[in-house]
Amino acid sequence: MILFFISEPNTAFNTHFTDMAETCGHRPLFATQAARGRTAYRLYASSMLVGICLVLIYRATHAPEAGESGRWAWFGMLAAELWFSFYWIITQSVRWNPVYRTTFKDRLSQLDEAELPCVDIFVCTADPVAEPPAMVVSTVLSLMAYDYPSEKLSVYLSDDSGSELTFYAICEAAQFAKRWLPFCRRHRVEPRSPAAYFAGSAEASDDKEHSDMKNLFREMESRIEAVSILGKVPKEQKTHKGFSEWTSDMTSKNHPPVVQILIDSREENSVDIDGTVLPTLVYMAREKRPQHHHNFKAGAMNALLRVSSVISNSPIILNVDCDMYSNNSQSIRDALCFVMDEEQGHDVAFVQFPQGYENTTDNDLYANAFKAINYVELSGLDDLGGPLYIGTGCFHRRNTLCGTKYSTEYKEDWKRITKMEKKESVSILEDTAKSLATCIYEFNTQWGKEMGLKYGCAVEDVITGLIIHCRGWRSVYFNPERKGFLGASPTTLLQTLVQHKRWSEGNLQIVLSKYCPLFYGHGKLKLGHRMGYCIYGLWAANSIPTLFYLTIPSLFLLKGVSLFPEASSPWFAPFAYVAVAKNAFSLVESFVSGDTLVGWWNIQRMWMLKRTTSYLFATIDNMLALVGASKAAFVITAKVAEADDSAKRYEREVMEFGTTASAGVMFVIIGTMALINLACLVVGLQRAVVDQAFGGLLIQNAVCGLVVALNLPIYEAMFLRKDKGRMSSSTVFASAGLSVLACVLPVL
Ligand SMILES: O=c1ccn([C@@H]2O[C@H](COP(=O)(O)OP(=O)(O)O[C@H]3O[C@H](CO)[C@@H](O)[C@H](O)[C@H]3O)[C@@H](O)[C@H]2O)c(=O)[nH]1
Ligand SMILES: [Mn+2]
Repeated sequence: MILFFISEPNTAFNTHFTDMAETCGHRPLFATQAARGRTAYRLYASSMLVGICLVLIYRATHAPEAGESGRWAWFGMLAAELWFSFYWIITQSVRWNPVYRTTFKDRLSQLDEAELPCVDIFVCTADPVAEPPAMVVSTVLSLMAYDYPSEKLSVYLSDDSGSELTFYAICEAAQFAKRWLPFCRRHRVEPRSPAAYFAGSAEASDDKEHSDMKNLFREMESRIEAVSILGKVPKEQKTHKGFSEWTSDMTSKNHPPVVQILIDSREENSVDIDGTVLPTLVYMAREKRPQHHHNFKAGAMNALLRVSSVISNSPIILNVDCDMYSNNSQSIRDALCFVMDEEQGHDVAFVQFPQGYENTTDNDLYANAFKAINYVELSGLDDLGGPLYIGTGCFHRRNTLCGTKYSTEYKEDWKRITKMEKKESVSILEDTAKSLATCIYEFNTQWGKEMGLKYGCAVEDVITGLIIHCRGWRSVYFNPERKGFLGASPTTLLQTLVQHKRWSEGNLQIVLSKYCPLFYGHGKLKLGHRMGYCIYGLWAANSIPTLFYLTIPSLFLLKGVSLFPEASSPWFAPFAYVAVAKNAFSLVESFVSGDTLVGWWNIQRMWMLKRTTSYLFATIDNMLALVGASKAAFVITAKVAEADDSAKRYEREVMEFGTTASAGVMFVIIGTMALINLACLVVGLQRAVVDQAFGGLLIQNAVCGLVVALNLPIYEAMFLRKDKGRMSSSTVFASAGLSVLACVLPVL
């Protein structure tokens, strides 16, 4: 069964499409191809639907009588199965018709280069410890080095920590760019992040220019790291006038706005060593005051929108997180192919690239690579109205980000800003820009409401994208062979669980708000598109049914009470079919998306762990927020490995449970679930052998056995491992106590 393979170029569909367009005198800048194997897929989905209906019919008609044991559990199972069925149906939307895009950049190049629009690039950083300045600098350099006319590029770094360490690093980057950009051009370097490039090209270093460049980079890196370790910039290194903005009473949470234009491409001396113009480079730290809420990344992005409007005001904005460098110097041209296409580009608000990671292990230990989501789900959304805005690697039209509604008359004048005009002097520009980055600027304005990124949601990106879609725009998903952006994914279990808590919490918050895609999108978005949004919106809601399904049937094994049909019953078939077919399909989907078998198994384990911890807490926090008892927070994902040997364990794909106090409750839940199922499996199997009755509890034993199999690394971490990443003994004790309680209680 081959599903979702991209159809070969020049399929009937594509040829037809291209011919038609070309005879009308229009040469499209991109093509769209539908996935193959859709008929097979739809047959599978229909058979699943029949199976699911039979399962539900069985549940509804075979409940134990009042007074019989297991009656309440039976209804609980019915509720859980109803939920899973509903959720499964929702997930079909994005699998119905995935589409894949290709761009014709050569056609774009045939346009007069002078007519290409200016592009602003926004990079966000928030904490020089969690996000080391040396990493930020490589990201910034990779973006400055795009294969695009430099005089049309402006890179803005928003530093929410207002740290002079980051400012120092960016000053270094401004100098280094003078050598790095010509080097990239001459040698067609890929990727253009110096850190990534030199990490991957050690063998080529007999070339003198290459090794000189590498040395220069390493020297710069060590200067930045030395300053970071020192925690302040030594006086003699404060050569840039901008350092005068930092006064002794400045803290990351309390400081005036800082805007420094480090390179102004309009100035004559803004050239690299080859005499080619350098891109504009701006550092911004918006004002922070303890009494004013700063709205996290959304607040930073909105300040960037305003600050950039007086400096470059480019019609296209690329947004990247500081931990995601550009891995493909052609991405700007790719993105422009979509928005500038004369016939199909007018309603494209944003072009989203997938989030790729350079640090995932071979078998994707913590399931952070999201290969199936990237390859199948986002491609499926693409056909329904467009992918979500996922915060990084996304090209926007400035106007749509600022709130413009789509109308058929809307036409972007790409030639409006193709060159940055020489306006005021740098210092006047900086002063104007500062006044736009103050705390009070947004008072009584529509910023954060109707303008810019939306405030008040932990996933400001997703809700902003949703609102843009509801204003009539569509988005495009582009997943080229050479990944557009690569970043760092979490490298410990706790980091992963915390990141997923934020994501699932934010997405559920949208569903529970007036922006619920199903209702808010009614009449504005296709039903499939609304369902697609709900896949992520309802991630968290899976927690309770999953917890129920993974504990109750197992606990009933202890009592020998069956909650499923016997193996000899005809009703056994739909249960077996649904379970096997669902997993077989997900395995195929994973393979096609590039996962390994072990990788797929790891994904299943992580789904279980996330659903019982991150998603559970996300659900609880949302409930608390509804009654006003909890407030959204943004816990930044750490990008540096901890000092001990946890990085080595990560590379060896050994799960990390290290003794972090904040992990307490999450890890206790994980431990408890694992132990309950282990105990139940032992009793369940013993009963099956002693009573010679395999059939009656077969499914229950199988479910329990699977949970135990998924949990093997957990038992290892609890009882066998000796390294620092094992589960702490207090967590093991707590889990043991709770699981004994859970096993004994039902007997009482
Ligand atoms: O107060 C803040 C907090 C965060 N950030 C930046 O936001 C970005 C994302 O933060 P990170 O901790 O790396 O979160 P991730 O979970 O990796 O980010 C994903 O999820 C976020 C929403 O939860 C989106 O904002 C991101 O773009 C998306 O990549 C980083 O560049 C931060 O520097 C700020 O600028 N200000
Ligand atoms: Mn990140």
